[in-house]
Amino acid sequence: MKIFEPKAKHDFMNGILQGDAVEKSVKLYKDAKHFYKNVDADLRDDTVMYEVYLYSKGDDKVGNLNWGLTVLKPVSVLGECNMTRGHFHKDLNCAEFYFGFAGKGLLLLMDEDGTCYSEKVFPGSVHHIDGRVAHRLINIGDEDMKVGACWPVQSGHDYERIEKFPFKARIYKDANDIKVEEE
Ligand SMILES: O=P(O)(O)OC[C@H]1O[C@](O)(CO)[C@@H](O)[C@@H]1O
Repeated sequence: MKIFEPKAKHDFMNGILQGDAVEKSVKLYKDAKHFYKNVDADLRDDTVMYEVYLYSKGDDKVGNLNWGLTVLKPVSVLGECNMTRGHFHKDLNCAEFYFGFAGKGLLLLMDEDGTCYSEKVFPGSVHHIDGRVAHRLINIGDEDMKVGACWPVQSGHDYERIEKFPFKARIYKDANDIKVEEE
């Protein structure tokens, strides 16, 4: 019997997801401006907002899984906390798990009737996301927020739906406090 090295390695508490099978993507401010209520003219377009590391089976065979890591930088946009774009799944039967590894933040959730709620994310937190619920990560801390995820390859990302039907809550931060703004 041959014994192989794993195709990906995830240093849960301190590191990132690495290996030949891992794809990395980077979201820069220039591609994230429209997530925020206001545009910050002083924030450089090439500011890294978040990185996503993906270990995928690479084909869309039903039942296969993705493993991912999102690293959200501790940036704010005129006081609004940094966040992922957020999305519904295209296949509403596909749920997802998130796992907090580092930093602190919120998992913003929105169900199909537009009701928003959130769960605190911190090292060790575990979050089940129903397939019909839109989800977005928000960094409310002062360090990188690292969150792992596991979801079916056939989930898809429905960005069009979230753009037509956006999250109704925004999170702001000042020196002492987190503020929730709801529509
Ligand atoms: O695609 P978005 O909404 O920017 O968010 C990236 C997120 O999507 C996922 O790839 C899958 O839900 C997560 O790993 C990551 O947090």
